[in-house]
Amino acid sequence: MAATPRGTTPVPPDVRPRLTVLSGPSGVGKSTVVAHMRKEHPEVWLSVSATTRKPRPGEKHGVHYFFVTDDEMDKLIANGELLEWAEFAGNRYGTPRAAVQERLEKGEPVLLEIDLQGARLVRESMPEAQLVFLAPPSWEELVRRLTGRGTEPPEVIERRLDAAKIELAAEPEFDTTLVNTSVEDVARELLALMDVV
Ligand SMILES: Nc1nc2c(ncn2[C@@H]2O[C@H](COP(=O)(O)OP(=O)(O)O)[C@@H](O)[C@H]2O)c(=O)[nH]1
Ligand SMILES: Nc1ncnc2c1ncn2[C@@H]1O[C@H](COP(=O)(O)OP(=O)(O)O)[C@@H](O)[C@H]1O
Repeated sequence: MAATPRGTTPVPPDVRPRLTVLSGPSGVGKSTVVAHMRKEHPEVWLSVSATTRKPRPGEKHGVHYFFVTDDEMDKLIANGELLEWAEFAGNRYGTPRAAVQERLEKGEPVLLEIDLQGARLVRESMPEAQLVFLAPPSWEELVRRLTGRGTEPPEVIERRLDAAKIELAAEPEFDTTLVNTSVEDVARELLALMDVV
C-alpha cells in the first residue's frame, strides 16, 4: 500500500488526540504556562480566540487574539463560526470553529485556553474533550499575580476577582487540576496530559 502523506487523509475519530481545555481564574498563569510549553513544543497548537477586549501592550492581532469589534463578533456568532463563546468581565470571547476542526481532523493535539463557561459548552458539544483546571497556590497569590501583572485598572481587577471566586468553586467539574506553583512543572504535566511527551 502506498504511503499516505501526513495531513491528506482525516484521522479516524477513535484515534484522534483529544481536545484539551485549559481554564482557570484570570491571573493564575494560563498564558505563562502555555507560552513556556510552546517554546519547547511549538507543535502544540493553541487556538487563537476572537475577542472584543482591547489589546494589551504587546498583544498582536492574530497571535494572542483576533481583536474584533462588537459588530464583527455579532456576525461570527450569527454565522455559527464559533465553537463556543462567552462574555467574561464585560467582553466577549469565542473560539473559531474551523481551525479547531481542521487540526483535529489531521490528528494534531489541540489546546483551548478559555473560561469556565466556555469549558462547560465544550464539554456539552465534545464530551471526549479533557478539561484541565489551573489553580493558584492560594487566593492571596492569585491577587498578587493579577495585581502584579499591571495590565488592568483596579475596577477591572475587582471584576476579575469576582469571577475568580465562581471559577474556583467550579474546580470539581474538571477532569484534572494542576496547581501553578512552578511554571516548568505545570507545563510538563500539561504536555503529559496531552500525550505530547
Ligand atoms: N469562553 C471563552 N473564553 C475565552 C476565550 N479566549 C479567552 N477566554 C478567557 O477569557 C478570560 C479573559 O481572558 P483575558 O482578557 O485574555 O485575560 P487573562 O486570562 O487574565 O489573561 C480568560 O479566562 C480566558 O481564558 C474563548 O475563546 N472563549
Ligand atoms: N508559577 C508562577 N509563579 C509566579 N508568578 C507567576 C507564575 N505563573 C504566572 N505568573 C505571573 O502571574 C501573572 C499572571 O500570569 P498570566 O499568564 O498572565 O495569567 P492568565 O493568563 O491566567 O491570566 C504574570 O505576571 C505572570 O508572570
